[in-house]
Amino acid sequence: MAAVSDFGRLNGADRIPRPFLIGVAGGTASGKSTVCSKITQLLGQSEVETRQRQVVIVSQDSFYRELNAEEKEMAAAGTFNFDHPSAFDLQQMIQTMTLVAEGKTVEIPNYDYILNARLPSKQKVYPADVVLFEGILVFYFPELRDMFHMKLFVDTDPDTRLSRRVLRDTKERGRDLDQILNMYTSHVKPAFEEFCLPTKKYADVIIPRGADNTVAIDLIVQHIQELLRPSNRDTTRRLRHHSDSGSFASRPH
Ligand SMILES: Nc1ncnc2c1ncn2[C@@H]1O[C@H](COP(=O)(O)OP(=O)(O)O)[C@@H](O)[C@H]1O
Ligand SMILES: Nc1ccn([C@@H]2O[C@H](COP(=O)(O)O)[C@@H](O)[C@H]2O)c(=O)n1
Repeated sequence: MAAVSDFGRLNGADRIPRPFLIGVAGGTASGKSTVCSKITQLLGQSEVETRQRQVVIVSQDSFYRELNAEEKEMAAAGTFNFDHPSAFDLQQMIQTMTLVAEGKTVEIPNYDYILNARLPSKQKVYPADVVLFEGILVFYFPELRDMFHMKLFVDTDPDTRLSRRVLRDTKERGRDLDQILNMYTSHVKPAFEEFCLPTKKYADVIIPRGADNTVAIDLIVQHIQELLRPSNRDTTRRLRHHSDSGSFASRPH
C-alpha cells in the first residue's frame, strides 16, 4: 500500500485554491463508497477532523430529488425508479458541485433510504484539496462529467453487486428480499445497462473488483500524491486547466 508521503503538508497558505475533483462511478454496490474511503484512508485523512480534511467524499445520493405524493407511494411499494437520471435534482447537483469546484463551503442534503427522502438536517462540506464525488450516474450528465479532473469507474461483477446489495439493503435500508429483487429486475438492472454502463467509456481508470483491487487503488493514491506534491503544483494547475482536452491519468485501451 502507498505510504502517506508529504500529502500532509498541504495546508494553510500552501492549500490549492480549487480542489482536484475526482468522479467515481459504477453500478450499485460495486464498492464506490468503499473505494473512496480506502483512498481517503491511504492519503492519511480518515483520522483528520472534518473541517481540516484535505480529502472529502460527496455522494450523488445526497441529490436525490424530493418526491410528490404519488411517487412517495411508489417508493414505499418499491416501484419508483431511483436508477433513472430523472430521480436526481440535476440543477442542485450542478450548482453545489460548481461551488465545491470553486473551493467554497457548501451544505448538502442528508438522504434517508428508509424514508426515501431528505432529512431536515444538512451536512457541511468544507473546502478541500481533493473531492471525490461518487454515484451511479456521476458521468451521465455532461455538465457534471466535464467538471472532473480524474474519472474512475468501479467495475464489479453483477452477481457480486446483487448479493452485496441484498445484504446491505436488508441490513441498512429497511428492505425485504422480495422488494429488493423486484426493484433490481424491473429498474436497477435495466437502468444500469442503459444509463450507467455506457458511461464507463469516459473513465480514465477502470477498477476491476472494486476495493479488492489494492494494486489499482495504490496506483491511484500515488498519482494523487504526485499531483498534489508542492513541487508539482504548477504542473497540476496547468493540467487541471486543460483537463477538457485530455486526461493526465492513464486511459484504458
Ligand atoms: N471488496 C469488498 N468485499 C466485501 N464487501 C464489500 C466490498 N466492497 C464493498 N463491500 C460491501 O458491499 C456493500 C456495497 O459497497 P459500497 O462501497 O457501499 O458500494 P457502492 O457505494 O458502490 O454502492 C457494502 O455493504 C460494503 O461493505
Ligand atoms: N430511496 C432510494 C434511493 C436510491 N436507492 C438505490 O440506491 C442505489 C444507488 O446507491 P448505491 O450506493 O447503491 O450506489 C440505486 O441503485 C437505487 O436503486 C434506493 O434503493 N432507495
